[in-house]
Amino acid sequence: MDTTLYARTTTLRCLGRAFGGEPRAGPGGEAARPARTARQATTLTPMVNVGLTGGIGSGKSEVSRRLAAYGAVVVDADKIAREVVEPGTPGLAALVEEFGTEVLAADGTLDRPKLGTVVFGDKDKLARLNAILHPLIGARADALRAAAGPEAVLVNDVPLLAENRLEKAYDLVVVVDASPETQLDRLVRFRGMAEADARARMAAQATRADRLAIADVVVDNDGPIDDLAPQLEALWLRLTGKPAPETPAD
Ligand SMILES: CC(C)(COP(=O)(O)OP(=O)(O)OC[C@H]1O[C@@H](n2cnc3c(N)ncnc32)[C@H](O)[C@@H]1O)[C@@H](O)C(=O)NCCC(=O)NCCS
Ligand SMILES: Nc1ncnc2c1ncn2[C@@H]1O[C@H](COP(=O)(O)OP(=O)(O)OP(=O)(O)O)[C@@H](O)[C@H]1O
Repeated sequence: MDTTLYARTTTLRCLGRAFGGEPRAGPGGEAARPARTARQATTLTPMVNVGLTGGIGSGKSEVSRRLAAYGAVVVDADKIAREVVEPGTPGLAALVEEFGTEVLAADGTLDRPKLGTVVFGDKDKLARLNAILHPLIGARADALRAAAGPEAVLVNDVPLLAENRLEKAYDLVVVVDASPETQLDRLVRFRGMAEADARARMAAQATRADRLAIADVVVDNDGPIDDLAPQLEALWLRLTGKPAPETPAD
């Protein structure tokens, strides 16, 4: 497989690597990818490495799920963030060392709501949490990306892509956009989050404008969920040159 992209990495951060000043590639043919040999060009469909982001509750998981149904390989930072703190992991041990045993539930697993209450609303603690987990998440994500194969449409679901300035690590940045009012409404109504908690998490993230500023493609998910399908079909066509397969999610 083409490992050139990985070989030229510099800083490892959450679910992505920052590429020192490299121009981004475009799956529509814009020439920023490292040149391929003639043999590669005729025998391989190049991997497309998409960074998918959006504010909390914007609909990233819904979009990733639909792209996975089309055939994308999804690398999900939130899922990895759970794996690296499973019982017995160095990640969980590091969290206990930093935040104490009070962030553990009675069964020895991480008490996620408790840790959320501790870190969202306290910048220093959040920075310490990020410093512990992001390198672990980044390493695991790299391994999954490397295993995806040279022809994959790789979709990296990275909530903190804008916050960590990771846009150069991807061929295409897709931002799932919803207004702060819509985010809040979804978090409170569908996730059962207390309004203050939801606001604290939103305040710990980049602004809507910050995210839109790095978007190559904006998926508007402020409206009804049925509006997603035509946008994702157009995105799939742009990524692969092929129509999206029909799926039950559409
Ligand atoms: C604090 C934790 C334990 C709370 O767990 P909880 O199950 O309540 O939330 P979950 O992990 O499902 O995250 C939900 C959403 O919260 C937001 N969020 C999570 N971590 C962060 C963070 N460090 N900064 C800002 N927003 C965050 C994201 O939008 C994410 O999609 C958890 O969020 C965590 O471990 N965060 C640190 C790891 C991280 O940065 N993950 C984001 C992907 S890199
Ligand atoms: N267009 C929509 N209309 C109504 N509900 C929606 C829409 N899009 C997503 N939802 C719902 O809103 C909630 C948040 O969506 P989702 O989990 O996909 O967001 P997310 O960006 O992945 O959130 P997080 O950052 O917490 O991981 C879910 O319950 C989802 O089913």
